[in-house]
Amino acid sequence: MSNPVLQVSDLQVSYYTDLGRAVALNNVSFVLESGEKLGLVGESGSGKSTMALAMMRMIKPPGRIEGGHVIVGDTDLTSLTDEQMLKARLSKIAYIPQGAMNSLNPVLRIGRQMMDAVRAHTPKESASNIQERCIEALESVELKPSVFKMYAHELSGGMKQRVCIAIGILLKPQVIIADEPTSALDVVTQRQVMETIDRVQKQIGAAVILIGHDMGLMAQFVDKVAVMYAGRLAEVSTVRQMFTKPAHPYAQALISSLPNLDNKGVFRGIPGLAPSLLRLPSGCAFHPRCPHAMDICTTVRPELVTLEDGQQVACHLYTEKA
Ligand SMILES: Nc1ncnc2c1ncn2[C@@H]1O[C@H](COP(=O)(O)OP(=O)(O)OP(=O)(O)O)[C@@H](O)[C@H]1O
Repeated sequence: MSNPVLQVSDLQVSYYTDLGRAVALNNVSFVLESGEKLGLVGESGSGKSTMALAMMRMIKPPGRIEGGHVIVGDTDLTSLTDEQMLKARLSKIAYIPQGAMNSLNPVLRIGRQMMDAVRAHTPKESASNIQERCIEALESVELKPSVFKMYAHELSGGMKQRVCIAIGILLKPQVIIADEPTSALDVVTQRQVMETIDRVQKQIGAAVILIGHDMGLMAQFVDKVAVMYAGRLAEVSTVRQMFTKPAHPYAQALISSLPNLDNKGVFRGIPGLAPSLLRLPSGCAFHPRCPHAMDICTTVRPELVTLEDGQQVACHLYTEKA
């Protein structure tokens, strides 16, 4: 990696529930270069949102970050005080949460909400400067300056989502995390929102992490895909590798369950159920569902290794070849 803008290492998060400890993120490490786009996929409950929240240091009880580092540029976010972290959010790393468009305040004008976000970071900047910045951000997501004076209910879903993106890029962060930014939008609007993220990402040179389930959208938008399973990374590959030769049996099952015209009408799922984080299978968490499981898979947890072609995979099928 020549210019990593984001280095996540050994990130670990647990939720302490009445039923016991659920390790939702288990020693996750990866690196992103400036301008790179990573898609984070995996079944519901595999830990995608937990990863985003942990990177933002926004995990709430009963969750707890138990270890690891998140380094953006040369700042280790995990070593910042709470106050410093408040400043780092939006200016170094921005998060567009699931359903962001519904989190806009209905009783405040869009402009006021945007200005408040900037003011928290640059309290001495003049109001006219901040306003100019907000309007620029609106224009960069192709919204008219008049949106500044509007309320959320006056905007369509796609427009609200673009407002959230505009807020996310106000302070030109180096990393943008977008958690399912297009769910609940129709396909035309989805495309516009993704194109908007793509354009602003290029403008400010930020790295992007796109969380989602839609592999089609991923194929079009991201450079690399990371597949999560039970709180761990199972595979990190380029989009081309992921779609042409997925390495991990779980990634293979995910890709072969995608519909295509050859298997029209046949719904192919992944056999078995995702495991409960409270009672993870020993060894590789995927082994009970894996068609290639070997003895070692039931006892030894595979580490993520890098194959010759750069694909990273956590699977014993490859350990001898790596
Ligand atoms: N507040 C909480 N209390 C207890 N457990 C939680 C809590 N939030 C998340 N978890 C656990 O952490 C796991 C990961 O959740 P997370 O929301 O990160 O998954 P996800 O992959 O983002 O799912 P989805 O695709 O449905 O958004 C879940 O299986 C759940 O058991």
